[in-house]
Amino acid sequence: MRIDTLKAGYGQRLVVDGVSFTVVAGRMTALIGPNGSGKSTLLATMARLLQPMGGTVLLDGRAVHGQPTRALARELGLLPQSPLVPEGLTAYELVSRGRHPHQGFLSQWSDADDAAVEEAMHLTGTRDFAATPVAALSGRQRQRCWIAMAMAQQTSVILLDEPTTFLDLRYQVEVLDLLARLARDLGRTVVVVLHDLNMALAYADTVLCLKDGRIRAVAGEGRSLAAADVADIFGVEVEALIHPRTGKPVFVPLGVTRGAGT
Ligand SMILES: Nc1ncnc2c1ncn2[C@@H]1O[C@H](COP(=O)(O)OP(=O)(O)OP(=O)(O)O)[C@@H](O)[C@H]1O
Repeated sequence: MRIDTLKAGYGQRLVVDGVSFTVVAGRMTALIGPNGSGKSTLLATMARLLQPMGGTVLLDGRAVHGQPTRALARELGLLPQSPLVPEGLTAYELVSRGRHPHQGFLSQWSDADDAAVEEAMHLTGTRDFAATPVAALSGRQRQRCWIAMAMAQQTSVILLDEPTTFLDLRYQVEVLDLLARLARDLGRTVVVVLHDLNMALAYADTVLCLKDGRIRAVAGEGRSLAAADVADIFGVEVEALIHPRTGKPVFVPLGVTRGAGT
């Protein structure tokens, strides 16, 4: 995916202000940044939910905003932030919805649909509660069902908006492990909005740091973040330590920088 001088927002208000980057196929890219920095707006524009105010989003060289919804949904899947659970739907039925873009005019369910749903439920560990209504599942189980739905869509690109929110440490790790496997083992291209900087740095191949609708720093691709970048982006003074196993930096917060949040 190539994002070129993309501008997006709401009404007259510009929220994403001329952002350019390339999403490397088969890798995991994380978007991080303070609340309101434009991460969700950027992701929604990449997924064609919002029209750009300028610039382009190209997928395999074609503009996503010029493509029919169904055709794009076979290439690109989006898991939005806190999606609404359709009433009465079981986990299996929810995951099966991921197959809609692949079904023909008569919407006939095929062996390929079965296989895709089965694989997605297996990989996400959601088979055990396939017959349970999604509304009756725990937050962690529900989140895995949504991810399974996005996986069953079998798109080459999956965009996820804060899939680890509300999950405790163990389940955050579980979701991030799953996303890393999707990229590493299945060759899917994963773009994920995260809030935890250290988690993003540990898991993603590339971390794009947004502030005020612009990319202020990039980690990965031979570049790394410095404590000064974190202070600039988040308004927090940090100490950078080197992770003993990965050799990557880990940022330990020391306090809010003077003037931040005013
Ligand atoms: N539907 C909308 N209509 C108008 N303004 C919006 C809408 N959605 C978001 N905004 C505004 O756009 C700005 C960026 O919001 P966005 O949700 O993209 O940021 P974010 O970085 O994802 O934030 P967070 O980390 O809090 O989820 C915010 O000021 C927000 O109030």
